[in-house]
Amino acid sequence: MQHPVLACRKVSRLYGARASEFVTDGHLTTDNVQTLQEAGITPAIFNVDLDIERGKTFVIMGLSGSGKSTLLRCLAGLTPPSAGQILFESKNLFEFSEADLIQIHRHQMGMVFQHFALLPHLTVLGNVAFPLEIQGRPRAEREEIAQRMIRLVGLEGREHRFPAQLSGGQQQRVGIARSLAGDPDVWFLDEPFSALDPLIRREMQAEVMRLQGMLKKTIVFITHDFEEAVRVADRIAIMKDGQVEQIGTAEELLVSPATDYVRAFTRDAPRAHILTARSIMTTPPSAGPFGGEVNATDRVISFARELDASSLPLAVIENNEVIGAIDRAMLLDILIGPEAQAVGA
Ligand SMILES: Nc1ncnc2c1ncn2[C@@H]1O[C@H](COP(=O)(O)OP(=O)(O)OP(=O)(O)O)[C@@H](O)[C@H]1O
Repeated sequence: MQHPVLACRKVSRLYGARASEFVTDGHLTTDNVQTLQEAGITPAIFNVDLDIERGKTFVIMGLSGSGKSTLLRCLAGLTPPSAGQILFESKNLFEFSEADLIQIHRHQMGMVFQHFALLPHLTVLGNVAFPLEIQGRPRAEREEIAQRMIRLVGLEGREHRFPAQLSGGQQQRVGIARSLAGDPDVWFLDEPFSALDPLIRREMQAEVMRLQGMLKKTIVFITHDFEEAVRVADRIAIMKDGQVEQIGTAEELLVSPATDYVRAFTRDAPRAHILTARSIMTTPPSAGPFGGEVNATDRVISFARELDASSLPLAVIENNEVIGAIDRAMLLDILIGPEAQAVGA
């Protein structure tokens, strides 16, 4: 298997005057959160282990204060962990020299934050070309690349406007173009769209997915919105109080939540868009008759109408074989949720 682009190995970041008392040789001396808290320490992240695969979108979710930003800042090499290791391309990110780390930031990592942080005195073109200027690229080259990025995010014609002359969504597009100008391998997005209204937000999510489809970046994306996570993620890590509760695809989190906290997070999820035929079918398969066929990997939304209209169950097919069946009653379960049915909602 290919090695992950980024990985955390028992990573913790402690805040508090006495934090150093609990770290020896890069390891925490206690596994007990309460002990730390009693010493006035906030474990912003605590014993986090995860792998971020190349070319995939990894989403970090959790309530406010759960440690998402701290984890992202550690992964991006901006905040050193108190204990544990961050591996970037299998090397300890915090053992690179300062000069190497600067090069990694300039050439291999790109970032977009919630607050657009555009330079107000520079035009759109100037803002997008800015990281290339820092990289020391000649003017003609950086303007050519910047123009290309501006086209990529649909802002052509607005190159000479200043940030104050753009809407929030347009400003965020500039931020995206700027973060992509240096052609980073890893793209960090920290709640990039939470300041935008819902329609623009959806548009920007689609934009990120479109760019991801074209550019195949490794993306680390923070959000506290499960629907947003579902739209963009390959895998999702759910954080609580600095710890990772579970990592999985949206479907895995929905079908087998590891804790009540994860279950609560996924309660309002768009189930029909997430669940596949495989995860809701009954096995062993009945012999039929069937009202039709669906593939094991088809999402419920794609066959919901057909199932609703059919008096017979649908056969679930994999490798030309019937591996299960789905009937109409299951659809109700999925669409309104088993809990809602139980309380007669
Ligand atoms: N520089 C700091 N000094 C002290 N405590 C900090 C510092 N940075 C973060 N913390 C604490 O660490 C915890 C995690 O914070 P973090 O910002 O990572 O959470 P978050 O999940 O990103 O929250 P939000 O969604 O509100 O941005 C919080 O309790 C926070 O108060």
